[in-house]
Amino acid sequence: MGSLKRPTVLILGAGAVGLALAGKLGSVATVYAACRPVHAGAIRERGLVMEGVWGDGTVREVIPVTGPADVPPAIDFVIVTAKGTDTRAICEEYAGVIRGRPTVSLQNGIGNEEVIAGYTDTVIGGTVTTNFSVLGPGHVRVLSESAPMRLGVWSGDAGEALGELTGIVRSAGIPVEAEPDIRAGKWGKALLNIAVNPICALLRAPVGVAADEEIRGIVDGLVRETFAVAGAEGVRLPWATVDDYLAHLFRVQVPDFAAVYPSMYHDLRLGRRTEIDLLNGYVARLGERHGIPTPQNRCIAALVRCAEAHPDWR
Ligand SMILES: NC(=O)c1ccc[n+]([C@@H]2O[C@H](COP(=O)([O-])OP(=O)(O)OC[C@H]3O[C@@H](n4cnc5c(N)ncnc54)[C@H](O)[C@@H]3O)[C@@H](O)[C@H]2O)c1
Ligand SMILES: CC(C)(CO)[C@@H](O)C(=O)[O-]
Repeated sequence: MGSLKRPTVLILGAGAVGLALAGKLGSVATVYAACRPVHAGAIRERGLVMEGVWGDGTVREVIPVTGPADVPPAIDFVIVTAKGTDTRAICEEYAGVIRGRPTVSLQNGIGNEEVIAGYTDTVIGGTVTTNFSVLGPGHVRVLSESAPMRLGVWSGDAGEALGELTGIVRSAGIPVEAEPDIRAGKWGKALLNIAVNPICALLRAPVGVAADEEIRGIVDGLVRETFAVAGAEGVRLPWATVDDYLAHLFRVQVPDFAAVYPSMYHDLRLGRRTEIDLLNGYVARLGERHGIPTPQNRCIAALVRCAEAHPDWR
């Protein structure tokens, strides 16, 4: 990619995160957003409507696509923002576009990069610690930016692509940092989702519920188990001790997100499969492999799976 050429980005699975990202990157890049027809129709008709901390207004630069046939050959970067439950399916659908291209996962949970690596050699892992929600067709809201986006080389010769992409994201006005150990970065972000997403989804409560006296003990247990499992996996989490992370969670993250609902809340409410098996369910499975007890993660994952299976009980 020449430095003077306007970069071209394809976002795969554009909902809350992907549409907001498309809207923001549209000022510095040509952006194609692979989304559902309901969003594509609204965006073609009147543009993408954005509100919140990434700006208010209507963005007309985003080009919606609803299948690989709509994607032009000149794509510089692919960014996957589908739910982890859809990663394989969307990679299959767009396999011809992904092949040979630097492809980024900006998803929560553990395991998405491994799936994407089956489709291209050059994978970049990413985290985004901000709240996004879909308010209607082609209409998104962004709240509570708690940390910069983090991007790091997952596999392949992605160093140059990482530098270019970080520059593009920064020039669009999104705080971003290069992450030297993106595996640790992904686990570090997953701690927040493991701690709050299932509880908020089950209780239909915003993130602030984690500070409740009764709930705090559960959150504490979920995080301690996850730290033990991450340690057994050889992951060097960004916090030296579990108490350091719990202090950050309760002093920074829970207050930052106190009023917002996490993505799993929306999934359960809308009757969609949740990412529980890339989060608490994943920790429980790994715990079993390492002989580490994970009763709290096992329990909460079972509750979420039960709520997924029984529409009347959620
Ligand atoms: N919402 C948040 O605040 C937030 C914040 C940080 C990270 N995340 C993570 O980012 C990822 C995306 O979350 P989200 O909240 O944007 O989810 P979302 O459900 O709002 O968006 C994903 C979109 O991808 C679409 N999609 C799936 N397969 C598709 C296909 N084959 N073709 C076209 N569209 C397809 C879905 O229909 C959906 O609209 C998840 O891993 C989530 O955990 C979310
Ligand atoms: C940061 C977060 C918990 C809040 O939206 C997000 O990761 C989510 O919704 O999953």
